[in-house]
Amino acid sequence: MMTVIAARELRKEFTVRVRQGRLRRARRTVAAVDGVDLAIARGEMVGYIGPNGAGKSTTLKMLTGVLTPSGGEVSVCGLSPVRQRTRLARRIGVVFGQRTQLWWDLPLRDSYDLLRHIYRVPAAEHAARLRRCRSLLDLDEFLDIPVRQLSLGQRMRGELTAALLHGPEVLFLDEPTIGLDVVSKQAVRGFLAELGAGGDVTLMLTTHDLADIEKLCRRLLVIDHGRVVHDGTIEALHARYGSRRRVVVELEEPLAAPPEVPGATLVTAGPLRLEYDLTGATAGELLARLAGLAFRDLSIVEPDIEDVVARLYTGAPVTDAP
Ligand SMILES: Nc1ncnc2c1ncn2[C@@H]1O[C@H](COP(=O)(O)OP(=O)(O)OP(=O)(O)O)[C@@H](O)[C@H]1O
Repeated sequence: MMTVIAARELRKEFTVRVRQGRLRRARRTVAAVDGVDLAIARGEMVGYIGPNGAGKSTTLKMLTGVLTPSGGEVSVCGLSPVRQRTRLARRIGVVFGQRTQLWWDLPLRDSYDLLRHIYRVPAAEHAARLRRCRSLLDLDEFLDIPVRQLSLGQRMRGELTAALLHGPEVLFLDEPTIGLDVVSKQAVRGFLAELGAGGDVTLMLTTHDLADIEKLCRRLLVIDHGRVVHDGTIEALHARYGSRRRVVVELEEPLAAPPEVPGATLVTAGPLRLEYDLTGATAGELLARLAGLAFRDLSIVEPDIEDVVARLYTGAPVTDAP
């Protein structure tokens, strides 16, 4: 396993001035990133999530050499992001939703030409990558329009392309789908999934849209108050928070008493609707128990990652594990 993104005890403190009374202002130090350890291997796709102000963007800025850490160690592609920022820039791609690396008054096509010269990419390589982006991200209809006239979704597709034309090994994305409509979100996710499938590009992305994570990331890092509070798969998060699959049964006629099923907890018992949480039994075992009933409809509801993450953010207690 080759580690391409590594951090140990990474910290960033900001000094902020807080108003105290009418005239006095006190200085206070806040730790935006408060001791983060990271080890991300080549080819991994990692989601970096957390509530507003958790420290996600600050972490990405330190990994990309935009901000100098206040403490700890960090290396990306074996380089020190701040000291070796120019060398690192050739090896990574960065998309920060709020900032642009495109020239506002130029069409995308010209920006891409300039980027080719800046990064000194061989013409054939550049052309091949651009061709692929054009087809996967449907760029052709707006390739010749000045960037400032593009819609957000079009610009985001243009930004992704710009970040990739020099063939980076690592891609950092800060909110790549923010503000996009459903179709553009799907285009961007599909593109990133395809990019990750090759196994060569390492991808780290922040998002508030958990569907991004579910579609793209095997691994999830959750940060809160500058510290990593979960590092693992989505399944591990569900297991940790005791979220369960639920079986919903719609009945043809009311029952005298809903059946008790070992390994399943009855959470709703309406006259025509039963809901069981699977605490030990499998869905198949539950259905075998209910086989004699006349039911109209039946569905299995997967645990909702939004719920789990909301509980994680609010520090709500973990439900009793099965
Ligand atoms: N330049 C700065 N000066 C002072 N405080 C800052 C600065 N940049 C960030 N902070 C503070 O650091 C903390 C972390 O901010 P950061 O932008 O990393 O959060 P985030 O997880 O990316 O949040 P969001 O989801 O809202 O984008 C916040 O409390 C923020 O107010």
